[in-house]
Amino acid sequence: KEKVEITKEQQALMKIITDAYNRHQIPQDVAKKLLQDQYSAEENFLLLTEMATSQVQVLVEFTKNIPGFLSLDREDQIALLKGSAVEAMFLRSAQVFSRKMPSGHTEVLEERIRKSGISEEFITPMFNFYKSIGELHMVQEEQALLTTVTILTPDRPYVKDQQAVERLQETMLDVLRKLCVLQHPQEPQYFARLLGRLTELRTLSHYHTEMLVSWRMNDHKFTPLLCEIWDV
Ligand SMILES: COc1ccc(-c2nc3ccccc3n2[C@H](C(=O)Nc2c(C)cccc2C)C2CCCCC2)c(OC)c1
Repeated sequence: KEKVEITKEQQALMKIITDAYNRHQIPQDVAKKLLQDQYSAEENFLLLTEMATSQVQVLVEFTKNIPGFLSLDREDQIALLKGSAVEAMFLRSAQVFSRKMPSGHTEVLEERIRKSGISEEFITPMFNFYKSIGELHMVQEEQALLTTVTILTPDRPYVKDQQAVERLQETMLDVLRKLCVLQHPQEPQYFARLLGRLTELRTLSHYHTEMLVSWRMNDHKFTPLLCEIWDV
């Protein structure tokens, strides 16, 4: 049985990433807002675009703390941000949804999201993903590293130096793999399950443009930043 050990450097890397991940979170908690009041489809859409816009800004700040990210080609940095913003948003939403809440709150939140204005056909795949993330009971270091691995995906459109991104991603994957073995010793295939969620995340993210344009209201308005990031 090979002894898995996280090195001092990997420990330091994990701390930098996790601290940055926790620091760069959106201030107002959308779940609390949703639990307080029932909003119209229009109000929910506005809330969604506001959340998504601030999430992109937060993502940019977070990536500045990923060791090595700022040494990448500048245009590749933009390509990685643009290519991962939607996935990071769904990953964040899944983590917010899976948070431990007082009993009954998750059900209310789920109901509010089902009735938010999103069209029926996307609700099942979205909640399937949220629940599959919830079942993993990730610790915050795993959440931070999983988001980092998602950002450092080499085969995003327009990335020129894929090898440089691959090297960074592999560094993060090695730490994540060891962390999974140490955090979930009874479940040797936990790391593989975690990576399998990234495939589900990419599939879900393919629907996001459809989700937005089919939101039950007419005249969908987007912020300039979202027009950049979302294909709308
Ligand atoms: C593209 O289509 C989507 C994307 C996300 C959600 C979503 N799943 C959530 C799970 C838990 C809590 C809130 C959740 N959201 C929205 C939200 O703000 N996500 C969010 C964002 C955007 C950034 C940072 C962080 C978060 C949580 C609420 C926006 C207002 C209407 C209700 C959904 C969604 O729900 C229908 C549809």
